[in-house]
Amino acid sequence: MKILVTGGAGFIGSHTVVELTNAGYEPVIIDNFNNSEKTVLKGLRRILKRPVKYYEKDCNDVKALEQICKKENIEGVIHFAAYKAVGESVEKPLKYYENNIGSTLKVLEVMLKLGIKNLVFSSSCTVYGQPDEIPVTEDTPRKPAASPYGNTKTICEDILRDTITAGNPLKIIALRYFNPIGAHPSANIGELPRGVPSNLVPFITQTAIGIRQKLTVFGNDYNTSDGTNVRDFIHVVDLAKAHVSALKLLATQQDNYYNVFNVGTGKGNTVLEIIKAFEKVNKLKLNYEIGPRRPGDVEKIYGSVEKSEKVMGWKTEKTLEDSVRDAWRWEKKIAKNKK
Ligand SMILES: O=c1ccn([C@@H]2O[C@H](COP(=O)(O)OP(=O)(O)O[C@H]3O[C@H](CO)[C@@H](O)[C@H](O)[C@H]3O)[C@@H](O)[C@H]2O)c(=O)[nH]1
Repeated sequence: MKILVTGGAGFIGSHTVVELTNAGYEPVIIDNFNNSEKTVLKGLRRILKRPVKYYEKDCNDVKALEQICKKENIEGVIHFAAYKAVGESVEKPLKYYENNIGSTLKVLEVMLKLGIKNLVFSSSCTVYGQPDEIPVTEDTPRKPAASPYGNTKTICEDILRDTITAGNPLKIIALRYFNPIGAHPSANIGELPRGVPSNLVPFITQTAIGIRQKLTVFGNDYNTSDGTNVRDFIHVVDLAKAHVSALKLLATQQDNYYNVFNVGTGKGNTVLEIIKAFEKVNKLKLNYEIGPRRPGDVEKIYGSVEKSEKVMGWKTEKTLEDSVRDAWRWEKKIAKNKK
């Protein structure tokens, strides 16, 4: 079964391409390389031992999307591609809306036109905002997110649900990702942030390798065990595998199906716990200091994965130790490749 993977050269997309191939699917990447690198294709080739099929196109280009789907006989789509501000001091809401909602509408349009039935959509735990109770389940009310990015995820979920409610012959799963970290254990692919990373783990690994002088922990006066934020950090390979489980579940469903699943570990860890695990597993000391809170940070969130386990038959296999070890291996590999 041929699967179009929009944003397949990105961090989560590339790991999903590997897991799809391992599970016997044929992924076809469409990526505009706005926030990804061509070197990812080399890494994928090393892991898969053959070239991966890709198109350098924007999935907001509806003509290209349609042509590729027709030419490749695409039977399912995993829609990762989304705009995220990189190195911009001011977020541009219209850019988010145009790109993220626009591309989702175009994917749906092409699927309906060509009779492609299966869609897995990348949503995010950001749709929960700061929940009143944790762990969050899929029924936890979504809160208006504090960012245009978060809002586009909420709106896209609604668009997908409405498309199904209207009776269209599609089968759709939205996956709400928690915080993906780590890298492929082969260290051939991983996260490639542009500029100064805003995510915790790439900032940790770049500090450990000497690209950044020190890590600032954004606040230690939160109402948590050690005062730092709590997140649900999931190994990117486990997260990638959830897409295979989602496609398998879709295959057992009748047309006109919509469901939403949390993709996390079911556990929360504080920022300091991540730092300590990183130091312990990789036997090094990290230069860090406590700084002020980062505006907009949610105090604590982690997800219940009961529904994902029961309905999708998906379960995490990796540990936090695996994640921080693989993240560090990858950072060392990037450094080696630069030399
Ligand atoms: O230099 C840093 C970077 C991060 N953090 C903390 O580390 C935690 C995780 O931060 P980060 O890696 O930036 O993830 P989140 O802010 O949780 O955002 C992630 O999770 C969101 C869903 O809630 C997604 O929408 C985003 O795309 C994704 O980056 C937070 O408590 C941060 O305050 C630091 O202390 N120092």
